[in-house]
Amino acid sequence: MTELVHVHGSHNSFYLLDQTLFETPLSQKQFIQLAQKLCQQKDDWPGADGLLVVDEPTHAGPLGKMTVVNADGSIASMCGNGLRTVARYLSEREGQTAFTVETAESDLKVRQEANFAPGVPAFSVEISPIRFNKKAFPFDHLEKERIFDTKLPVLHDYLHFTAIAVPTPHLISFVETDEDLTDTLGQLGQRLNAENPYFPDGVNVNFAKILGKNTLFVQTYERGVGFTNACGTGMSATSYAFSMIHPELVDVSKELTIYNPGGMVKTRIHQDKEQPWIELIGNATFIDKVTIPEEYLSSGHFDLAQLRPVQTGEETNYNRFVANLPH
Ligand SMILES: N[C@@H](CCC[C@H](N)C(=O)O)C(=O)O
Repeated sequence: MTELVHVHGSHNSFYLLDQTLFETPLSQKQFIQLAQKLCQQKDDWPGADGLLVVDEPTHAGPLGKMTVVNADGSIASMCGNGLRTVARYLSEREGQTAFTVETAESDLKVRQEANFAPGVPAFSVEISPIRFNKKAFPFDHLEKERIFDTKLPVLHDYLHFTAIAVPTPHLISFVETDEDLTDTLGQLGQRLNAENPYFPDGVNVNFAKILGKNTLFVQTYERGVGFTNACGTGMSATSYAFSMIHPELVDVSKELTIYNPGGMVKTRIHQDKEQPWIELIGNATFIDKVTIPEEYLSSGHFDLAQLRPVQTGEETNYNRFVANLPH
């Protein structure tokens, strides 16, 4: 029998599969197929935004390696909310509280933090590298080498956009109306994640409302997923854009508070000269344990999978924390 964990960071939910426990790890084709099936919501199966695959690292240093598979089977280079849950998983498996995790582009620092709220375990993760150059997305036909707080009339008539890859590609706009936060975001997110000349590989689209000093609400239309409760790399990239576009509203010596439809996270901006980076701090919640015979997992059938809630009460604690948030 194999056990997966159903997890979430800000209700951005995933199945976490530890391949190091298998005699024969799944091939990429097999775990892509698995992600597409596991993430679909149906009847009493909760679905998810993606699959997080934990493997042995490929070099000395990191405690493990994380691969992110979006719900549609595409591979993402990073996942901030997911990395917090992988950090907690590895921390509990190995008994360590600060270490690095190998991801597609780099080894990232992770650390256990004080509980985010009573009974809500929390971790912080490094979000980096930060890039603006068009190759990092890629984008095209926009007559720009970098997109920074600028109108893009082919995308929208009045909104300003900023594009930051961390390394997942993000398009960011600060908006004022609820209609832009929902309808405009949905239309643009769909358009830029279907075949289009501007972002040929798709892009995560984040719309943010400024709520006050160091405080935002961020809603994301995620590549490979659609509307999501929260996107960790998206909230981090948006925090960075906020600090650059509105320096008068951001004190980088203090944490930023980022509300999202799934709860709230904190970010810290580190303006290191060599390589600036962002720290994302938030819950790392285990919801359910999933048991499934190993042979069914590799053949893509999981009809015999059984889902049972973890006994810690942490999902109830998380929901209580969200119910008491001011935004
Ligand atoms: N939700 C994730 C980002 C996942 C990656 C995205 N779907 C992509 O394809 O770039 C996060 O928390 O960062």
